[in-house]
Amino acid sequence: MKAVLTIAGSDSSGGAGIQADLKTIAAHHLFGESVITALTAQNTLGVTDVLEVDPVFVGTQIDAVFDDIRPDAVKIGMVSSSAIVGAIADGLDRHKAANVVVDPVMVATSGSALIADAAVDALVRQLFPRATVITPNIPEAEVLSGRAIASSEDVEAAASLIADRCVAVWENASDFTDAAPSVPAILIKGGHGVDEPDAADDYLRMADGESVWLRGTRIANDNTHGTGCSLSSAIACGLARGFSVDVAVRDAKAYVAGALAAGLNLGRGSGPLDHMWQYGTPMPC
Ligand SMILES: Nc1ncnc2c1ncn2[C@@H]1O[C@H](COP(=O)(O)OP(=O)(O)O)[C@@H](O)[C@H]1O
Ligand SMILES: Cc1ncc(COP(=O)(O)O)c(N)n1
Repeated sequence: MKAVLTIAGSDSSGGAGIQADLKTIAAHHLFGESVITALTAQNTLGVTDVLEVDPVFVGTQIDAVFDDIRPDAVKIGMVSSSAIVGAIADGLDRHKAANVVVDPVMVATSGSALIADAAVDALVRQLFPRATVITPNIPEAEVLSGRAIASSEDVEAAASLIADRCVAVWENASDFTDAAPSVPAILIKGGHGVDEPDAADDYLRMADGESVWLRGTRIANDNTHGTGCSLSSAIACGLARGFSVDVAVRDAKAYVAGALAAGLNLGRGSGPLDHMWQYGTPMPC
């Protein structure tokens, strides 16, 4: 069985973060492993508190995982500080990790900030060059590109600007001693609607600059807590199975659409997905 590692924050309510990732990986019948970067006291209404894990201990967890059940793909989610970004980058290099998906988590669906401003720059400098795919949503793509997004043309321009920023990082970098890092594939998630309210279209810019719109129909379900976490984990599952980026992303999008369409409705805020939707209806009460 292939193994997939998630490096992310814990969501006590079970809908996002580490918990969503492990459920997604299990739903793909792959073996899930976890390195926890932070604990959040969180539910569908918001995040009440965050307790960061010591960066050194993040590195120790990475070593424990890679030294035994080596993951075939890695998904990186909530990374709240520059020091933890650095610990993860070092860990990935130490173990020559491949198939890395970075979800640049900045704000929870509920609106709570999950990353320090200074850590965004560290994410771009240290994790993007080590990634196969990055998966910003629209607000995250606006921060990363420095450009407001109000249309599909803006999405396409933002993807190019993010790619340019990655190239600039590489040209100025002194900390890459191994193989030259490349620009990752960039998936900008349009789940919150760009210029077509009934669509859930995502834009994929491949590492070679080729791009494609992945069309989706907007599912009428406001319970979207953890959609981004589940999508990036599902992409990592596809990469672990040896799929191309294009196929892994398309499969992952279909998985999340099914989990939304299942219509789970838990909690008083934006609730979680039904990760096990492919396995039939929930057990009767
Ligand atoms: N209502 C929806 N209907 C169909 N797909 C959706 C819907 N909301 C989000 N998605 C899809 O879920 C994935 C995650 O997107 P998004 O919710 O924007 O991420 P995030 O949780 O990071 O904000 C994307 O593939 C997006 O197209
Ligand atoms: C620990 C943790 N990680 C990530 C998210 C973002 O999830 P989403 O944007 O899908 O609500 C979250 N709410 N909590």
